[in-house]
Amino acid sequence: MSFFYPYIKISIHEYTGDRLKRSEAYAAVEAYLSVNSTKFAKRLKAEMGKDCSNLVLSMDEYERVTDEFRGVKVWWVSSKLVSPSQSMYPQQERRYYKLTFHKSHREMITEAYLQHVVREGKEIRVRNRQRKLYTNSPGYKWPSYKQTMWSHIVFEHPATFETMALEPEKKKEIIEDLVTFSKSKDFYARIGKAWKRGYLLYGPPGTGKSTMIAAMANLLNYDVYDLELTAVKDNTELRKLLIETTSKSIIVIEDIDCSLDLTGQRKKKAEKSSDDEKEKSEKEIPRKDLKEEASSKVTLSGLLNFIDGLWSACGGERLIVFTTNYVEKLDPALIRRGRMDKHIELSYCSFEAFKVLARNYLKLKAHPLFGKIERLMKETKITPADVAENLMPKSPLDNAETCLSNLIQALEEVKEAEAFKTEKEEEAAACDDNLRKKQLRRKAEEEAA
Ligand SMILES: Nc1ncnc2c1ncn2[C@@H]1O[C@H](COP(=O)(O)OP(=O)(O)OP(=O)(O)O)[C@@H](O)[C@H]1O
Ligand SMILES: [Mg+2]
Repeated sequence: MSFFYPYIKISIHEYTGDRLKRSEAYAAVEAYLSVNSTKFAKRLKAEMGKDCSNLVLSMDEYERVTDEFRGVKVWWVSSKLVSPSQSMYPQQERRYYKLTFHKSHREMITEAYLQHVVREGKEIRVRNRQRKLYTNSPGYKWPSYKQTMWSHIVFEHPATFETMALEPEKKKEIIEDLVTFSKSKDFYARIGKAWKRGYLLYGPPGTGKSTMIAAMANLLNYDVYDLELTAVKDNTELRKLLIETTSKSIIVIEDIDCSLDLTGQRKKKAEKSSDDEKEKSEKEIPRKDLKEEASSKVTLSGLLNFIDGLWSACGGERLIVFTTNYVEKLDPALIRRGRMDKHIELSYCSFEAFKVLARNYLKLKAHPLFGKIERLMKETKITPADVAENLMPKSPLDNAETCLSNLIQALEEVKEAEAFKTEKEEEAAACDDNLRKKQLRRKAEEEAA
């Protein structure tokens, strides 16, 4: 029977190897068949597609469809193996597709047809792709269940560069930089560099660093990997996380200055002056208390290797973004060009930036109160987050006028507070001066005596 049987079968399993990583070939075939089989298959299954607005159909288990390629007929079956449950593990299903074709077409099917399936399947997947937000969630994971180091949800942040309050030239520059990067595959190959780019976003709290990351992801249609360094056990785990990121993604490390004591290896703690301690942001204090931090052994060199070591080149088309409130605290090696190629400072709200917010929040292009706001903005420092909060209508009766006057009031308060602060500082300085003068005089008197 097997001698005369004229057909050849190829199976494509969902999980291969011991890493339990979902096979790309399976995913591509699944996508290909979801489009090419739905017309003929009689039993389909439906899953929620992009934007949760439509259902994507694919072949149900044990369903059989035929496909035709250059006049040759082939058969696809979707099937699964159920391994019996063992005491510790629940029952496991291993799904696979099986392709059957006549042996006389062996060459054509194994080369041209399969290539065609994979190429088309990949294209379909890109089209149907829902973008994801990944995180390396801390906590205990059951090793055999763990199919990947990252857990994810659907990425649905609404921020775009259009809604971001930034000076127009700066915005344009950043957008162009990003778009150029995403189209430079050949360029990077030619100059012999891994296809990745590092961005350092720095500035005071509430100036739009996190918002900009979301806008970048939306602009380029990338996934986001939000890496929580304190939850990474050691450098090896950091590398594993890196390997499991896909291309077309942004790897984000927020608040890099307080994630870990990364400078610990270079400067000993004892050398830190007490002034330095005082300056530490509030964010740092609760994090220091976390147990994970004590157990995290990620070092500066581990992180440097993560960014541009040999492993970082796998995958390609990736952005690495760091955010920080204190750029001066970071190790120069961490932010040198080549690791963090582009440094973007996000600062207090300028009048140009305010106009973007006014247009978004109040649909205003101009208003008689704008003049006063412009003047006040030149004299004070206010974050875009504060401006946005003031422009937000607080009751159904609020209109543009009340929102703008709220903002003016806030600006005046900030101005007063600043004036008060400088006055106090001057006083303190004068006090110091007097004290020093007194001390000098006393010293002189003593010496004279
Ligand atoms: N440049 C901006 N354009 C538009 N909205 C902004 C901008 N900056 C801040 N906001 C608003 O302020 C809020 C806080 O901003 P965001 O979380 O991006 O600040 P951040 O710089 O990441 O702060 P932190 O350093 O504390 O993490 C956001 O919800 C956003 O709506
Ligand atoms: Mg932030």
